[in-house]
Amino acid sequence: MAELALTVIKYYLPEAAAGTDGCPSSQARAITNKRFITVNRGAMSGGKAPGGKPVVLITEKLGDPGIEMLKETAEVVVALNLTPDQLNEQIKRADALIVRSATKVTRAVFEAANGGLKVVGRAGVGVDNVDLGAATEYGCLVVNAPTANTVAAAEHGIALLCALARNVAQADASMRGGKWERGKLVGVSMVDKTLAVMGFGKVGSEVARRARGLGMTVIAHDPYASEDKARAQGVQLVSFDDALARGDFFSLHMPLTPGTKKMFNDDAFAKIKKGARVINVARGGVIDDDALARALDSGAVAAAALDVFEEEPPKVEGHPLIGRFAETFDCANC
Ligand SMILES: NC(=O)c1ccc[n+]([C@@H]2O[C@H](COP(=O)([O-])OP(=O)(O)OC[C@H]3O[C@@H](n4cnc5c(N)ncnc54)[C@H](O)[C@@H]3O)[C@@H](O)[C@H]2O)c1
Ligand SMILES: O=C(O)[C@H](O)COP(=O)(O)O
Repeated sequence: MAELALTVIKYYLPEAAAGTDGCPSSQARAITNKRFITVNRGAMSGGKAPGGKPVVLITEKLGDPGIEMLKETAEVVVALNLTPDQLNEQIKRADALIVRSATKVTRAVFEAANGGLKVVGRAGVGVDNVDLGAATEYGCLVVNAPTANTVAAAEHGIALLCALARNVAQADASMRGGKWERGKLVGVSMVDKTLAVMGFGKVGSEVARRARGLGMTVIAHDPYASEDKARAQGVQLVSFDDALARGDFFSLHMPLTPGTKKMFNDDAFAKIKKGARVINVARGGVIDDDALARALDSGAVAAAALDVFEEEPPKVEGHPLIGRFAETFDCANC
């Protein structure tokens, strides 16, 4: 029976500035915040606030120490849970916008700003929620915090890999349900199995290093990765189809771009090694959820662990994957 584990663990940014989360160190976080300020200083003399201070609009939860640092240089407006119309209104008096992954910085936002928006800061890695083409057209800089959560994401990928192989979530649910099902929940071994890392960048290579420590053979698919870097880590770079044919486990770490959208679709699942296990800590959109549901049903994929969803939080009703748990899934605290 195919298994599906879902996580909505958010393990870095809100507490990050206080140095209490899974980030490499609070110092790294402070540097990240300084980087934002440096960019703001450079890009924004003659800001929109009285006295020429730049106005920084923050639309998602950030750590307080980071916000305090920004206040030394800028007028900071924190406005959470804006509708697209409200964002388009607020952006008119902003010189800079800081977002995480939930705010969609669409062309309409740049149009509403009408050239007045100088920088979008992404407090995190993925910039798939920012229309980079529109930003370029409007002369707006887009910056991110490229290493802020590399280790946290890699550790979470490994946590899901182990949990998936050893049925940890199912065993926990079973015990909580008053059952004793040790025979049913043995799981599979990772040692000598092949992990296919899809996207051998910062997170992918950290996952690869840790997986080698678990005794796994690691292959990677990444059209832009360096052979030398892979070889130095004992990782073989392979084509997409080769990875699909050889991987016992797949760990996805590519960015969401037009080229990677729904990269794991019916075609890919038709070629995947039967009974493979798939972990996605990248972006929901790189997997076609309907295709994954079909692959789980057919046994082409034995199990999947998902940290990310195309829409977050996902709508439970009618969702091809989460809908399976509709009766037990409680999103009250999402
Ligand atoms: N779950 C989370 O909370 C979390 C945390 C951090 C990052 N992420 C996601 O993970 C992604 C990767 O992060 P990173 O820091 O490793 O980025 P990165 O840029 O260091 O690595 C991404 C790698 O993907 C490769 N790539 C691009 N197109 C590809 C394709 N078609 N097939 C295979 N590989 C391809 C790139 O060459 C690059 O090496 C981010 O873009 C973000 O969306 C998620
Ligand atoms: O791309 C990222 O950095 C991660 O997905 C975290 O983003 P979020 O915490 O803003 O969702």
